Amino acid sequence: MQAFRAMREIGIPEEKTKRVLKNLLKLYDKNWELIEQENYRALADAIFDSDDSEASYSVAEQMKKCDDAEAAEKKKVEQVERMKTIEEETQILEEPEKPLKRLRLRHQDDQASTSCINPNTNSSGILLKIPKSEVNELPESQPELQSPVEITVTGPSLRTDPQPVSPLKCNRNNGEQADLKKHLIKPKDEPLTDDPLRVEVPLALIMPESLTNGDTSTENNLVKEPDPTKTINLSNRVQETSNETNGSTAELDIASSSSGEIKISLRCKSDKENPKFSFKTEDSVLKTMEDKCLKSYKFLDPNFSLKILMKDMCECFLDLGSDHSGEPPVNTDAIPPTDPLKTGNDFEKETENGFEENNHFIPDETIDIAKGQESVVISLVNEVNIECPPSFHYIPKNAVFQNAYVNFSLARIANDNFCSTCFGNCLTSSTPCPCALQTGGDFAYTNEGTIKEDLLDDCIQTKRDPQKCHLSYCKECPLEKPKNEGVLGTCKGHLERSFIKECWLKCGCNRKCGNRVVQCGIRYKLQVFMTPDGKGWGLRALEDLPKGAFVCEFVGEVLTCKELHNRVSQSSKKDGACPVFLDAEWGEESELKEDEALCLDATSYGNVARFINHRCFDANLIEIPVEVENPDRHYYHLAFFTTRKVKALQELTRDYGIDFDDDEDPVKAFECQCGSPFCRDIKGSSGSMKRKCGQN
Ligand SMILES: C[S@@+](CC[C@H](N)C(=O)[O-])C[C@H]1O[C@@H](n2cnc3c(N)ncnc32)[C@H](O)[C@@H]1O
Repeated sequence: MQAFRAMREIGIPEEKTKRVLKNLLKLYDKNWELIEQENYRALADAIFDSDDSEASYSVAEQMKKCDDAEAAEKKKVEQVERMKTIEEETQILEEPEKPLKRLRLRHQDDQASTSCINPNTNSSGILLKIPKSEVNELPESQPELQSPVEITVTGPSLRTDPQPVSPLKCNRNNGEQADLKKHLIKPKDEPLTDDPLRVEVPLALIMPESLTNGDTSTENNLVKEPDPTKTINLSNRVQETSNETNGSTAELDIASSSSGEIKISLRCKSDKENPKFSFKTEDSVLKTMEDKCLKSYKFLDPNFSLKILMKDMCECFLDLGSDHSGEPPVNTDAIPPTDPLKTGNDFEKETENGFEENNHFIPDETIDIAKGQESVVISLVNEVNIECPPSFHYIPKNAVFQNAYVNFSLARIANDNFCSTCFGNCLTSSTPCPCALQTGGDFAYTNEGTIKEDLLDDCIQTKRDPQKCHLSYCKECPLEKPKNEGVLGTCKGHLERSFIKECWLKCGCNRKCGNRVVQCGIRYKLQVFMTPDGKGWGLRALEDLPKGAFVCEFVGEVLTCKELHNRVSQSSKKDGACPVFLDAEWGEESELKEDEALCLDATSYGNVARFINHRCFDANLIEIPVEVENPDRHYYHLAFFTTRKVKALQELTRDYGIDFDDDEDPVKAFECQCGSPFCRDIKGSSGSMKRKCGQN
């Protein structure tokens, strides 16, 4: 009865109170104490909210049913109207019927304006209900977090608006209402692209130190003028509450690039030592948080998705950033390269010392430079500068440019060159099949899919000490012919290499046969990254690799040597993706036709191998010729295997075989920065270092 009386006093009719009270009792498990607190504040809140939530829910329900543009448009209009109402509510200071509601909204604004994100807004911009008593539960999900964990959501890049995206400005005193409105209104759909290679500028990076210096100035309702040279740092309510309760912090960072791409990251760290802490997948964290939202905060929509909410945050950011009326844009060029978790220098240390097993690096998997064409995502990061990745078409398999003679006809595969009677996995059969003949009657691969150690060591030996091993010389070398305008130069010799032969179409075994490795494609998670030592982009794996692991093959356009020569001489660019020559058998041929002397050029069409940098002599990758479809050996696959165990995040390198003293070397030479103690480039900086040290 007291409840009804209290509500009557603030003008709420009994009927409404009754209906809401019933639900509230259920919600609070009949805990009257909670309901009675602050003169039935929770009840009053719930009654005011019920009006809103009914309206919101019907919008949400309606949206679920409508998949046509008309309904979507209607939703936007409704949301705009609704936001107007909210804005009005926040502006009216004295409104007798809804005193408690107003109080609450003001409180929410306090939090939202610090972060520029209304934490009570769902993916559709609908207000979400958070019972007061449960707000402080939020940090409970974090106390075990020990080392920084980052969950990032990257927003769409703005293709239609080349203007730099201005930072999210959070100013309590100016434009607060307008900001709130923007946060709650779902912006128009931006044109999306899945082409990360067209990203003009990589993400601007985040200044973590200013996040931790406690400079959010929330106490006095003041926000410091942002430093225009820094990316915006926003600490949200999570940070405030978590700091109070358990000494852990959660930080929300938003960064933008001048191409309009944005990155929002949430980082959690705890002061508490917890040796048992283990990292869980991003999916499981999101799922747990969604469950928590549904249970604890009583979100209305069972399909609520935290990820969508975070994406909406990105859209809010874009929406604000596209509005150039207010703040001057942040100068992203002036932002020194920093990563929230690691700096370029840290990576250098890691690559030198190996990567600690518990130290997990979480890449931005939203960028897949392979565009889904490989069975793993190939991410791309730049923690060093604002250089964009080169523009090229990702192709997972070689493609003939024009004149190269590449013939995959089944009729060309002789009977003794495939295993028609095998089935299942050839590696398990007691007698090696014809496909193992090439490697001395023993298969090249182990059951784990790595190359056998003896074979690998042989290949490494051949590559590293070519003089001792057999070099073969062509009568008419395809590399010398175009160089000397038809006049034959002397062949410098081609390495005679061991081939691996894989089972293929005519074989009786199945797709999962252990003698099919290269043809199954990349299986380790790879990442293209900006090297910190001036070599441009490089490649690394995000997991430890065993010795002999297949990393990737060199994929590009198949050109004849003549075509390559014409291409290079017409190109103004000094260096492309460094072509590779399919020359393993050239010295064996009495007469090599022009369309049979082939090479692979990955400058315009290629795969991830185009990012592998050179290291003299002791590179951790070696290329091995692999016969899959074509028995004639003019065309074959060039597959990269690890020469030793490689730790996650260590740069993957190969020896291009460049003769740095030969100005006419077909692979355009550069000043070598490989850092190898065996560097052959005595002019390069690693060479001069060696000279100073009296080496070589
Ligand atoms: C196949 S690409 C490798 C990817 C390249 N770093 C990029 O950013 O696209 C070859 C080019 O990388 C650079 N590079 C590769 N290895 C290098 C090294 N050891 N020292 C200096 N530059 C290197 C040279 O510019 C070379 O022409």
